[in-house]
Amino acid sequence: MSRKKIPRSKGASAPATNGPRPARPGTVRPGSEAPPNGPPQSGRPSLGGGGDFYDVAFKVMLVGDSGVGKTCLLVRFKDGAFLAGTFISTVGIDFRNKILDVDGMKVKLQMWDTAGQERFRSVTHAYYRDAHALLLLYDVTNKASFDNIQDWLSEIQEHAQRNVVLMLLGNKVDSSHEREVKREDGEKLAKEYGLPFMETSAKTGLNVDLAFTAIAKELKQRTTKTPNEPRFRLHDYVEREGRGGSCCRL
Ligand SMILES: Nc1nc2c(ncn2[C@@H]2O[C@H](COP(=O)(O)OP(=O)(O)OP(=O)(O)O)[C@@H](O)[C@H]2O)c(=O)[nH]1
Ligand SMILES: [Mg+2]
Repeated sequence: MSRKKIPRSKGASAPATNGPRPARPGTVRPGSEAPPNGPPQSGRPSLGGGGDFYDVAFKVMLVGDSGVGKTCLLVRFKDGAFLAGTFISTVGIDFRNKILDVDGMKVKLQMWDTAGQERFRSVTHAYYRDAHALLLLYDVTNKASFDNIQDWLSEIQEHAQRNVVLMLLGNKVDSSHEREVKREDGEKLAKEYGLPFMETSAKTGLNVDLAFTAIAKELKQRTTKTPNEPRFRLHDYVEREGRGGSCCRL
């Protein structure tokens, strides 16, 4: 399958849009404590009383067309809620943190919610290089968002780290009557690019925790694996756990 290049859009740079924020102890913000292209950060105890204790932190970025459900997926994972009703498109970039217990280790995920709209593309470009993992979403009820995945992959190839952990997600599977992209088509595309793949629903919570947990496990293992520890296999894990339709835990 050919990979189309999409032209770079012109616009403001990311850090200017986001603006500097005061750093809380135990938290990391891009461009300051977070070294560009750097390794995952080791954790520090919080002095701010926010309970923000962690052993290691990683940056996870959500990308995909506008309206595929990136913000909803993140809110579902972070707060266990679904943002129904009026669609409020993300402007620039937003972030949320969540600390997971992964095999006895506190793993902090700094999750970057990007704007899918084309006009913000140059903003998100600036963040790719710091991402340890990318969740690439399409909407199973919107064929165009699936067709655009190859363009997103070209972007990722151009801007992200070579060893970035990447997972493909087909969201909104709860809307079965409106489905335009078959599960098999998602699987086929993922296989073609060697990506782990799952279908999700931010509305019901299907596979949402699983997607983030799988990413956290993979990143944690890359950092802390001891020689005797069995290797975590992201593809196998996602395939095994995703088939069962993992729902709304954590
Ligand atoms: N049925 C259903 N609707 C969803 C799901 N996820 C998101 N939506 C709806 O889809 C619309 C867009 O969701 P968002 O999460 O804001 O989309 P986004 O990808 O963040 O869009 P941008 O911020 O513009 O990039 C909203 O109206 C949501 O309620 C889902 O899993 N199922
Ligand atoms: Mg959004």
